[in-house]
Amino acid sequence: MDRDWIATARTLSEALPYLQRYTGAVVVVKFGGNAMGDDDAMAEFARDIVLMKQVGMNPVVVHGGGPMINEMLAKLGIKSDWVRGKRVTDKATVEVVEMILSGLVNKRIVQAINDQGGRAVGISGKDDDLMVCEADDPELGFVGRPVEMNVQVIRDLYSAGMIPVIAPVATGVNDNETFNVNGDTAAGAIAGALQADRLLLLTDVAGVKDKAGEVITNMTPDEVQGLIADGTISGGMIPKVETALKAVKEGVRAVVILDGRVANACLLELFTEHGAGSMIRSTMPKVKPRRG
Ligand SMILES: Nc1ncnc2c1ncn2[C@@H]1O[C@H](COP(=O)(O)OP(=O)(O)O)[C@@H](O)[C@H]1O
Ligand SMILES: CC(=O)N[C@@H](CCC(=O)OP(=O)(O)O)C(=O)O
Repeated sequence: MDRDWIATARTLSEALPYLQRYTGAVVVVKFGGNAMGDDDAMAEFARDIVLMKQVGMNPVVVHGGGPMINEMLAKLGIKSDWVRGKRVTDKATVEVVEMILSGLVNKRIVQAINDQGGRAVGISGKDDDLMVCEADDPELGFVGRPVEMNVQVIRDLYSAGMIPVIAPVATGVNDNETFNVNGDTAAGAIAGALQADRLLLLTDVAGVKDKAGEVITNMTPDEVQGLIADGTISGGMIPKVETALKAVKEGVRAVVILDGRVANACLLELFTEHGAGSMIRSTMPKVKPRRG
């Protein structure tokens, strides 16, 4: 490991209460295409996930891969349009999305985790009808909105010592449909259905920033709504915080938006008093530490 994660927690005594608190905790980690980086960064992410499993948590990885889909579409000469942060997905595009997400990207993450000594199993929203979708909006084509979640397959995998790695491709309510699901949306729906203890959304910024550009470390849903309304939160951050709000409402204890390119990002968030990124939860603890 490039950096000793225990050192990032300063002392083992700082990390220990967190280790105990998180035993058995279900932690859904959304690994976005922009957070993936090179092979070294992928190996580092995989080490964090394996360590989480080794200390008794149940990590569940949901991944994206937008930049990798863009690359393949460009090679094939297929143009993509975006509406409100989602890819307009026609029949040809959904086939490429499934090939890239369920194939290339999913297996790259599975291999990286297994190389670090974990037991990753890669599936998509289609496996065991994990995520069943309806069309999100006729304007978007084959973009899915999850309407039925069957998360027992995830529980079965983590209870048997494995680490589920999930591609956001889903089955439709009608036969023979394939839907492209935004990675954040899929991670939120899975975390909600699992009643997860944490949903970590790894992205390419340090967190949600205020007007002065400072990361806001803690937010309630009302505060997030205010930041959307006054334009502080915009662009790709809007679907991310909307996912967070929905997940919290569905019973996820806390959602954290953080920079996945930072070394040991997940461990810093889970095992240090200061945490990392921006946490959204319905009620904030009144006393320090802020994470709990
Ligand atoms: N208030 C804000 N704080 C942080 N980032 C913001 C904010 N408002 C808009 N953004 C933008 O949102 C982007 C993150 O969304 P996106 O690029 O879709 O992430 P990802 O590809 O990881 O899913 C940031 O890079 C930033 O440009
Ligand atoms: C509907 C929709 O937009 N789907 C995304 C799925 C991948 C994704 O979400 O990837 P990132 O997390 O890397 O952005 C897409 O087609 O790019």
